[in-house]
Amino acid sequence: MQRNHNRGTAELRPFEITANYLKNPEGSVLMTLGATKVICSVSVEDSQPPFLRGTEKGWISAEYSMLPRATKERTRREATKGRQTGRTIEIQRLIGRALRAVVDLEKLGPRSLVADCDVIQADGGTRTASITGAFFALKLALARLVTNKVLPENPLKDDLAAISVGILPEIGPVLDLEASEDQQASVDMNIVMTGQGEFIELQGTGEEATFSGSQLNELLYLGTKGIEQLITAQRYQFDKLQHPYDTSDLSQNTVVIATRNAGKASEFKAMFASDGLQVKTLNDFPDLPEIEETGKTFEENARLKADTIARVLDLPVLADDSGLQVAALHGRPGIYSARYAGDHNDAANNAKLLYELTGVPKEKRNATFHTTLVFAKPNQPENDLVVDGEVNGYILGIPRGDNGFGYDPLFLVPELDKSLAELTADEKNKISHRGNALRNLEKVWRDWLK
Ligand SMILES: O=c1nc[nH]c2c1ncn2[C@H]1C[C@H](O)[C@@H](COP(=O)(O)OP(=O)(O)OP(=O)(O)O)O1
Ligand SMILES: [Mg+2]
Repeated sequence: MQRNHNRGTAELRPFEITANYLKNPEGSVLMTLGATKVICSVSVEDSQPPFLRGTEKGWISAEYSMLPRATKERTRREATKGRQTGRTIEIQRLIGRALRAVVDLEKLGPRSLVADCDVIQADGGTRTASITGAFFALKLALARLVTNKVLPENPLKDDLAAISVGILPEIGPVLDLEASEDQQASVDMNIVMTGQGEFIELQGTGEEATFSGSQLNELLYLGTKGIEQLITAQRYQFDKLQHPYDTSDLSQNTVVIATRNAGKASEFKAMFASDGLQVKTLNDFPDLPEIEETGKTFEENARLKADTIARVLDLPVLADDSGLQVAALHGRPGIYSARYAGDHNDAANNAKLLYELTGVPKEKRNATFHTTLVFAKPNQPENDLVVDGEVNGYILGIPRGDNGFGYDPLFLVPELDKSLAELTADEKNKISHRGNALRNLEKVWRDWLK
């Protein structure tokens, strides 16, 4: 068995949070997660529920419903039946509890917020998509109350998102079940979590099946990773609404590279210049938020950088994740090359490398420089273009040369008997990991971008 679209076990479906989707509510969102679509709106009312009257405390509640044809076959409207189903009541209570967990209700003052979650298309995960979308609508509504001076201070305490996980036959634990998977799952679970990584709710059940403690841990791990991605996207989206990024001056001939590293940037500029292409980097968009490189591989980190920035700028974006793999150090520093000794402190990183290799003879100081490039289109992570490039060499005992950046002065290219820092930019690009990766990219990117 394989997941649709070859989706990985830890991969979310493509998702999109369209803010201010409706004109009337104080906050509104169209939340899509794969084929699941939910309209979430948050309304502010100047009244309190009976049990809070006479206090200064506010309240948040939620209502959930599904359009008749959100499902494969038409489902009768609850209004026609004259009552809500148990499932609906359970879900709307869940949404309300989740939202209340991240708001200081005292600071909200004597008013009520109502989150309406209306599923217009259901393909699994409607309750978790409702929570994630309703939270964003809530964040928009509260920001508006502060802007309009209704509230002196934002009562929001943390971010929030939710996702489903489950166990599939033959595959095992997976993130984000779509409906066809949900029917086959032996275990399914909904996880609601804050930006701080604290749980608000776990609903895990076996269906004619049981699950072990270690499977539970795996499910929690997958869910946590999915929620981190959703919350990261919410934060970028929110930032983008507060400062829209001006990309109007970018021409067709511009490549945006999701890097802040000036050394990489100048290499890319030189390599793309021969194609008549201009390069912009994150330094041209100073307000863009930092991306935490939480991946476990070069590819994961490069995807994280490319996918995130492509989504924020709504443009195709290239990212580079690279590093030095030293055989005698079992491949270290690898993906941690930038944070080996100090965060982006080249001198400290080089000094630590020399120290770690103390006493290692020349012939055992072989190393590989690796680059993974990922080219991403906005919100299509499944279409990411991934290429690699490498160069083999040796780690010198004493730095040589003043060109380049990072570990260049310590990396000897045996064929040239020079360190990377003793080469001109052109010479380095001809043989470097980044140059090789870009030559691999060159063969495929134009077709991919069409
Ligand atoms: O050609 C190179 N010559 C020397 N050193 C190099 C090279 N290529 C990467 N390196 C080092 C720099 C950094 O310590 C680490 C990459 O870390 P990596 O996260 O990919 O880049 P980064 O944080 O500097 O910039 P960004 O993530 O914004 O693209 O390996
Ligand atoms: Mg980095």
